[in-house]
Amino acid sequence: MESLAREIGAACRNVGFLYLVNHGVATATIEAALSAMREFFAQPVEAKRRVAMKKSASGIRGYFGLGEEDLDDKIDGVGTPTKGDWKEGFDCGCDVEALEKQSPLVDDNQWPSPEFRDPVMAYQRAVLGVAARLMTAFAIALDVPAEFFVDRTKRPLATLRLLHYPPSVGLGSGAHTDYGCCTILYQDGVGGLEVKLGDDWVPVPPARDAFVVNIGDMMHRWTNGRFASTLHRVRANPTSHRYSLPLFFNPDIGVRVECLPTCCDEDHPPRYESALAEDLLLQRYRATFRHIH
Ligand SMILES: O=C(O)CCC(=O)C(=O)O
Ligand SMILES: [Fe+2]
Repeated sequence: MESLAREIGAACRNVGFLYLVNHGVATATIEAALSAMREFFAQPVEAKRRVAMKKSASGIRGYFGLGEEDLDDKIDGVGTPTKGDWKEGFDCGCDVEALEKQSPLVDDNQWPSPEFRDPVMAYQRAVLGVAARLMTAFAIALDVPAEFFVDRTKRPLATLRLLHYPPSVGLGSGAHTDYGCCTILYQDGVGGLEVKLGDDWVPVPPARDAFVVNIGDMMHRWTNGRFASTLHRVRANPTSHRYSLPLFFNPDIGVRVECLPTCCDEDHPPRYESALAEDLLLQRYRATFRHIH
């Protein structure tokens, strides 16, 4: 674990993106989630709107249509209306029965059917297991106690998002950084994800059975900038439908994100104020989805 953790830490510092292989999630679990989402997105939009995000109490669980999310808004959209991202999606959180509904970020999932729910939740559970191991690796890499992040992600504010990019020219997702702690992404074989390294947009080609892990702004903040939250975007494919499944992984409600003791010293004072994880997330949700207030 020690040497793997150091390797992961180096990728998080230098690139903010890495491929994770031999992660233990069965190909069958991934395939079952992919086939459930393909079937869901193939329906007419009226059917999908029965589980529209806007219908969930906090407006954060369920289906969103083409153009409803606008990831590039904060980069160059100051007051300028843009067309939104050319993708549709479905968001679901962890089972909330076990959680207190004490935050606008915790909400009931909306399921179109058990046939859709079961493979999607099985996939979510499997990837949450990967996230827990990743948290141990991050802690080792950052020289804090090995259980530091695991202790703070016991009932994580995690969202699994299922994405469908219909064939199109141009961008499916505008340039953005992710909000949270880290993202664990599975992308199908179509490709189109690109990462900004220096002045270049570098493709992140699909690798069979690999997850793409990337650092989000919250982890960048927690590590006083040591881990990189890197700008990325998705180029739509002109002829193929693309499907991807990012799991956005975040700490528990009430966790304070403040500079790790190992990431600051006299020469590197804390660059960011301490903040609650849920407050950081809510700010970002509001900036990218117009219906969330
Ligand atoms: O679809 C992808 O490959 C990436 C999507 C993404 O970056 C996001 O939803 O934050
Ligand atoms: Fe992203």
